[in-house]
Amino acid sequence: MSPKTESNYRQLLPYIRPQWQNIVRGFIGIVGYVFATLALIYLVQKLSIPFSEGDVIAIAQLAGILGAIFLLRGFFQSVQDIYMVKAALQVAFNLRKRVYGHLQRLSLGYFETAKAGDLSYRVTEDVDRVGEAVHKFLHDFIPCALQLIAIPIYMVYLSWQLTLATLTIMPVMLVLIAWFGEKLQKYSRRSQNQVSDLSAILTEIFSGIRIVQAFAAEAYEIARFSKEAEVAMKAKYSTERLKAIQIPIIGFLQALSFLILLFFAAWQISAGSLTVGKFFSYLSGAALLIDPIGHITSNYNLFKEAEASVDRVFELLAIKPAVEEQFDALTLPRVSGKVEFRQVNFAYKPGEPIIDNISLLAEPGEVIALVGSSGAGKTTFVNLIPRFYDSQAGEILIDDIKIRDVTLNSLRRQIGIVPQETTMFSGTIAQNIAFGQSEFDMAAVEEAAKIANAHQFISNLPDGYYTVVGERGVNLSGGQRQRIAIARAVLLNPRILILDEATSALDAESESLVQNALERVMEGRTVFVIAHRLSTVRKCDRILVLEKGQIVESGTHEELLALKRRYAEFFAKQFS
Ligand SMILES: Nc1ncnc2c1ncn2[C@@H]1O[C@H](COP(=O)(O)OP(=O)(O)OP(=O)(O)O)[C@@H](O)[C@H]1O
Repeated sequence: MSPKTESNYRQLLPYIRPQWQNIVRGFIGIVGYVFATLALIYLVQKLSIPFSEGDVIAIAQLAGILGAIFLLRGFFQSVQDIYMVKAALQVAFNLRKRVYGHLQRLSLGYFETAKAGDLSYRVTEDVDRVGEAVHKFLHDFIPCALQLIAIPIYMVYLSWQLTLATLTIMPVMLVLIAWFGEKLQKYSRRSQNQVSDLSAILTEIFSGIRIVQAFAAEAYEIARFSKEAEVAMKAKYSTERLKAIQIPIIGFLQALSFLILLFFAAWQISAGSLTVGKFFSYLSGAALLIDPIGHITSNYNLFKEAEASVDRVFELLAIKPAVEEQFDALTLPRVSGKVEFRQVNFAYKPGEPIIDNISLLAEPGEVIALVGSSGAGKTTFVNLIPRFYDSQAGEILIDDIKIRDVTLNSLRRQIGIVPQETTMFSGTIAQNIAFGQSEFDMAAVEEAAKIANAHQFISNLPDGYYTVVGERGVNLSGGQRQRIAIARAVLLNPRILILDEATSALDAESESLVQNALERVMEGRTVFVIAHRLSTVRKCDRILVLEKGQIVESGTHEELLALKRRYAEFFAKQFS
């Protein structure tokens, strides 16, 4: 995945900033929490006096105040929890929406090389990890850091000598934490990439499960998956093993500072320069530090691990769509359907032209068939019209307007596409016909289905138009799916229609229903059809024979047959 972006959390700021209100509220909770904590330490020191004097009433009073402060501390903790989690979840939500929106805008060419599983992993898991890191930062890291500042200040106030003794180990600890963090980041990136590769394999296999089973390749696929899963496990194991080594080392250093503290305090008390009360208060402060230190260490690890996810998400956001709308793009008005290619050139890779200087004028309502051997460039040719790709030279015009000058939305809404293989999205049949419209007129959907010869079979389904179809429309036959695709195009009522005739054979009845529906939908529209059927080419106004990206012959079926050249050859091979 390219391109590589700068690796840091600063890129998250535009997502965090709008949450300032929640963060400020959470921060008030944090400050309250820290002050309540300091008050607790202070009161513990006070407690030592009535204890030493056996003053039960004073002890009871202080205990009462302690209880009240505990309650208050709990309240502030809840405030902090609620607002910080709200802010973090909102950040993740907005980031996810942005990434998904960005993906939708990327050009078709990008998706032909990207792995679907990897993309979905980035939108789901990686964004979750980023959200978790933001949550930990706001909710854990900030209060712990504040405690780590406030409590030692108080400890210095109590006894700077003791504090100095306790903190001797600190630099070693910090260096170690940073070292482990760097390593963790590296391991985590490897592990995330590996899991995302696994998810890519899964998506690929589940969408191609028919082929896997048809080729009895289950054992092969299981072995391939296990191998990848093992690499993922090992990558994760490296991360966890590192953490397992780090935790006891840091724990030992903590214990060591505690021992130094005890030893130093005993010496000071015996020398008379420290009171037992002060020592207890100091000790409670030191005890209160253990928790934040632990949290900061684990947070730091988490931040380093999540940095890999931040990178993976922002890498995606940095990819620019190959086909971009001009900033001052016009809305294409309702067109009559005149399509013109002016010396159009296109190549997927530089130096390998697929469309080679093609010029063509299609009049409104003209039906044009594209024929040619596999790889001749037929699909590429039609993909240029809705700007799935942009030509490198030349212009395509619709009703004399350059398609580069108009918005993609207004262009594509006037071009209907009936592909070879119809994708069904999860939802009802009606939603599938009115695809892309959140509100639609049921009568219009039915009308479209009637034109597409689909009304009959839809009415026979248990819930009619409200029958839910699977995400890949598994419960519909090939011919039925094609007719749904035709109904989809009819409902759009486009002036221009692109048709990629299915090569797969349908049974005779289904075939004639599809054919009949196509004829109806082609009527009165400018049609480009990648033709595989004799009945289609016969009826077309013009047939273009494509070869190596060039139009080598053009004319009606009869004219081209009479030429006895490429088309006649092709016809003999393909249709006879
Ligand atoms: N996304 C792509 N990236 C790189 N090369 C591509 C891409 N799509 C198609 N090609 C190549 O461009 C050439 C033309 O492909 P195209 O699909 O346009 O041909 P076609 O005439 O529609 O073939 P078919 O009848 O087999 O579908 C082929 O050599 C193909 O390998």
